[in-house]
Amino acid sequence: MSTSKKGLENIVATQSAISSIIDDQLSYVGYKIDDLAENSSFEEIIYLLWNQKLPTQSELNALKADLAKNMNISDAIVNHLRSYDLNSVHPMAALRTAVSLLGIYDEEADVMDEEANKRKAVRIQAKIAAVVAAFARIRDGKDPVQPKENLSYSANFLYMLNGKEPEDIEVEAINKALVLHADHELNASTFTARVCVATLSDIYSGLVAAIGALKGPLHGGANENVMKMLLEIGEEENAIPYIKEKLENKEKIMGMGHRVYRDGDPRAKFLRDMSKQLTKLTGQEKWYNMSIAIEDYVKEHKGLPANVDFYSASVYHSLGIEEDLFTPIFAVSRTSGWIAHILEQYADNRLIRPRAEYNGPDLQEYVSIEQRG
Ligand SMILES: CC(=O)SCCNC(=O)CCNC(=O)[C@H](O)C(C)(C)COP(=O)(O)OP(=O)(O)OC[C@H]1O[C@@H](n2cnc3c(N)ncnc32)[C@H](O)[C@@H]1OP(=O)(O)O
Ligand SMILES: O=C([O-])CC(=O)C(=O)O
Repeated sequence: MSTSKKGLENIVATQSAISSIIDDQLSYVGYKIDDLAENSSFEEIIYLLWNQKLPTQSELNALKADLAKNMNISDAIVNHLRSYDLNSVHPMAALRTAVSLLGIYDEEADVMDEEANKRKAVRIQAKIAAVVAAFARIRDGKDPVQPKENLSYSANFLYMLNGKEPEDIEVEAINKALVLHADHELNASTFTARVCVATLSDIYSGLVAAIGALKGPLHGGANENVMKMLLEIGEEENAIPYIKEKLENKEKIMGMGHRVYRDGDPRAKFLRDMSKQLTKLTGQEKWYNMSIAIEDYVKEHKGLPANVDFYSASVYHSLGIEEDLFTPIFAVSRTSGWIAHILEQYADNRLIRPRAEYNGPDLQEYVSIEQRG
C-alpha cells in the first residue's frame, strides 16, 4: 500500500505562528481575517506578519514612511523592463525576472543576518509594487511614475499604475484585496519559498521561487483566468450554458474549489461585496451578476464554493486593471506573507528534504549501449 499522499493533502509539514486556518476560520497571528479586512491598512498587516504583533501608531508611521521612501526603482531595473518583448511577455514572467534582478542590484542580497534581512524585506516589499506598476506603464508606451511619500502603499500603487491620484473607493478596494491576500498558511507558493530558503539560500531566491509557483493557474494564476472566462461568456444569459458545458466536459471552473476550505473561503465574501459595489458604481453590474450565477451553479452542481481568486477578478476589472496584472497584484500582497515565512524559516531552520516512494522498475542489469535493442 502506498505511503505517500498525492499533493501532500492534509500533511502537516511545519509549524508556523504567522497564519492559521482552523475550522475554515482564517487568522493572521491570531487576529481574525474579518476584523483585519474591516479595519486594517495593508501596512498594518505587513507589520503584523513580520513582527507577530500589531503596530503602535508610531511603529506604523515608521513602516509607512520606510516603504514609501523605498518604492523607487533604479534606471537599471526600468531599462531592463524596457528590454523585454513587451508584446508577448507575461507580467508574472517579467516580475519573476525583475525580482531576481532586484537581488543582483542589492548589495546586501547575500548578507544573512537578521537586521540585514529586515532591511531587505522593506526594500523588496516597497519595490515590488513599483516594478508591477512600471512594467504595466512601459508596455503601454508610458513612462514609470515616481511614488509620492505622502501616499499609503495602496494609493501609491494605483498612483504609480495610473499616473493620477486614486479615488478613496479605489484605494479602499486595493487595500482590502492586499489585506485579504497577504498570507495563507502553507499554500503552494509559501511552501516553495520555505523549501528554497531552508537550503540557506537568500530572500530573493525564495521570492523568485514563490512567484514561479504563484503564477500557475491552479494557484494565483486563477484570478486572471476567471476574468478571461467572464469576458468569454460576455453576457449574463450565456453564463449557465457555458459553465454547464465546461462541467460536462470535466473542465475546471477557475476561482472555484480549494484544497483546504470545503465549505467556503472566508475571504470571498469581502471581495463579493466589493465587486457588487464597484460594478454598480461603474455601470458594469453584469460581471457581478454573472459571477453570482456561476458561483451558485457550481455550488449546487459540484458542491464547490468560490475561492479568493473568483471575485477579485471583477473587482480589479472594475478598477480598470488589465487581466494579466491580477496575479502580479496578488504577488505584491503575498510578498508580505512570503517574507514573514522566509524569516520564520531562517529563525529555526532545518533543510526541507522529504522522501519519495519509489514506483519505478525493480533493480535491473546494466546493459552496455552496443547490446541495447
Ligand atoms: C489562491 C488560490 O490558490 S485559491 C485556488 C485557485 N485555483 C483555482 O481556482 C483553480 C480551480 N480550482 C482547482 O483547480 C482546485 O479546486 C484546487 C487546485 C484549488 C484544489 O484542488 P484539489 O484539492 O487537488 O482538488 P481536486 O482537483 O482533487 O478536486 C476534487 C474534485 O473536484 C473537482 N474540482 C475541483 N475544483 C474544480 C473546479 N474549479 N471546477 C470543476 N471541478 C473542480 C475535481 O475535478 C475533482 O473531481 P473528481 O473527483 O470528479 O475527479
Ligand atoms: O492556500 C491555498 O492553497 C491557496 C490559497 O488560497 C492562497 O494561497 O491564498
